[in-house]
Amino acid sequence: MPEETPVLAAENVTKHFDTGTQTVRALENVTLRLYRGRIAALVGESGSGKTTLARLLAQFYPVTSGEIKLRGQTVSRADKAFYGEVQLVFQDPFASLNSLRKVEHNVRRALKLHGHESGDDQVHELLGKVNLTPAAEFARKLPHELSGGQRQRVAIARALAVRPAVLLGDEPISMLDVSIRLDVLNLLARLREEEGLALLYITHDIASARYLSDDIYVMYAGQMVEGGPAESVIQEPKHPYTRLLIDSSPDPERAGGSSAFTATAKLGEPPSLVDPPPGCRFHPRCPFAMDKCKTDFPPRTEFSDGSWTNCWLHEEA
Ligand SMILES: Nc1ncnc2c1ncn2[C@@H]1O[C@H](COP(=O)(O)OP(=O)(O)OP(=O)(O)O)[C@@H](O)[C@H]1O
Repeated sequence: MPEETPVLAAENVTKHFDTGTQTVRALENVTLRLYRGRIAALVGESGSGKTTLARLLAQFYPVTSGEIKLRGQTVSRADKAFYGEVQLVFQDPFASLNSLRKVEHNVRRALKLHGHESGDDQVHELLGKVNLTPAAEFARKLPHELSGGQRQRVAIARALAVRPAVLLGDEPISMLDVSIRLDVLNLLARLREEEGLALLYITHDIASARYLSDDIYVMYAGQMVEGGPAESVIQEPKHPYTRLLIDSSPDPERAGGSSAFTATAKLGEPPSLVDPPPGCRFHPRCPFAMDKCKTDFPPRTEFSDGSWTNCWLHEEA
């Protein structure tokens, strides 16, 4: 990952939710950095804390400890200027659109709110950027008159209207038809190039993370366990959980048959975050678990291919 200052970063962030009767330990000391013109994928099973991390990055709620930094400066609260830089794209495009108003109204409102020119030309240009053409025709439609993929494109156009530096995509294709998922991923890849956006792509599908991203972060039960350049992480996973994710993924390119998980490569149940396993939270499911895995979270080990892991198997001598 580059030396430059990240556009947006979570530095050593912990998030505990107090529900009144119990504490949910959703994230522990997690670091993730987003750079201009790069796509980082955040992968992990349901409940691993991906959405929580995205919401912290977007300042939806405060961190328990640690810091969110925008261009190196700690942010403690979201204001209009922050949302002028950081935009979220949700799984369900309806979540960010006013379904009673036409596409053009939805896009224009975002332009206006952030003080940008908001004429038909600007609206149509944005729709063109997300391949909704003829733009004038799409502009006059209501969200429910569009397909899921077209709706997600409108949500992306709306986010772009703000001219953000960062786009946080929380499972942006998982509700879409399989046949059009690739189109939306390709659109995100193009926006990274053309707009120099820093992009976070959240997914439980490691194959799509490989397809789209420059960097991959792997999270398990609220702990970041591995990260690095996408090809290093996929070709040579260092953490047993990453290996499990890869083995469980229906990726036709992958040659199977090599790991300790192959016979029973299935994901199983993630642990409770109210009373999580001590040490490395993956240890109850890890075929290589040692005594110290049950008591201490491992330090970070870095590799020459640019990747790193927190795993006692790789503890530096
Ligand atoms: N507001 C909240 N109050 C209490 N617990 C919460 C809250 N938000 C999230 N959690 C808990 O934090 C944990 C992580 O949830 P999160 O939604 O971040 O996971 P995820 O990896 O995004 O999963 P999914 O893929 O299912 O969205 C879960 O155990 C969840 O129940």
